Amino acid sequence: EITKEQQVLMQAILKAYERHQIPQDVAKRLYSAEENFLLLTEMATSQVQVLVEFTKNIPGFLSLDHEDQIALLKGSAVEAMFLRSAQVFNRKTPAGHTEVLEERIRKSGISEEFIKPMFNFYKSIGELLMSPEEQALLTAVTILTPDRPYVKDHAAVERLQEPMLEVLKKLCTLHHPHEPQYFARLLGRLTELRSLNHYHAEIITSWRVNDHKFTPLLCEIWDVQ
Ligand SMILES: Cc1cccc(C)c1-c1noc(C(C)C)c1COc1ccc(-c2ccc3cc(C(=O)O)ncc3c2)cc1
Repeated sequence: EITKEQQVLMQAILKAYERHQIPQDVAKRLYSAEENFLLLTEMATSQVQVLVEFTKNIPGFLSLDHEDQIALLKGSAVEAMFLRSAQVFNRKTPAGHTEVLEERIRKSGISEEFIKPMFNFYKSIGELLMSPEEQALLTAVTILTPDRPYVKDHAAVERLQEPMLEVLKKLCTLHHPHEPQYFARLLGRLTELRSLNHYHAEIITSWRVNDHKFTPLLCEIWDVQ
C-alpha cells in the first residue's frame, strides 16, 4: 500500500517531470524563411553536382561540342531538379521527410502565385507512378532537349535524345499496358516543366531582390550575379 509520504514524493516527482517539456515553439520549430532558403540552396547545389555527374554518364554526351554540353546543362538544370525533387515528394518515405521538404519550399520566400503551379506539377508527377527507369530516362530526355538556348549542333543532340525516347516509349508500353496514352502523358509533363522554367526565373529574381545569396555553382548554372 503506498504510504502518505510516498504519495507526496510521487506527486513532487510527477510535477517536476511534467514541467520539463521543451517549449512547444522549439519542439514544433517552424524554420524561418531564411533557414529554409539556406537549406534549399544547399540541396540545390548538391543536386546540381549530382546532375552533372549523371549527365556525364549519358552515353555520347561527352562527345558533344563542349559549349553545347554547357548549354544543355544550364538549359535543363531547373527542369531536372523539379523532376528529382518531385520523386522525393511522391516517394513513400516516412512522412517526416517529404513534409519537411514541402514545408521548407512553401516557407522559403517563394510567392504564392508560383507555389501553386509548382505543387500542381509535383502532384501530376506523383499520379504517373513512374518506375525508376522511367524517371531516369525522362531526366535524360529532358537534358538532351535540342532546342535549348545557345545549342549550336541541334542534330547531334537529337541523335542522342531519339534512342532515349524510343526506349522510354517501349518501357511505357511494358509497364503500363492498359494505358496506351501513358507515354504521351509523360511527354506532356515535359511541356509543363518548360512553363515552370519561366516561373523559376522570376522566383530567382524575387529572391535576389530580397538580397538572398546563391552558391557560386548555382550562380554559374543560372547566370545570376
Ligand atoms: C524550390 C525548387 C523547386 C524545384 C526545383 C528547384 C531548382 C527549386 C529551387 N530553386 O532555388 C532553390 C534554392 C537555390 C533555394 C531550389 C531548391 O532546389 C532543390 C533541388 C533539389 C532538392 C532535393 C531535395 C531532396 C532530395 C532528396 C533526395 C533523396 O533522398 O534521394 N534526392 C534529391 C533531392 C533533391 C531540393 C531543392
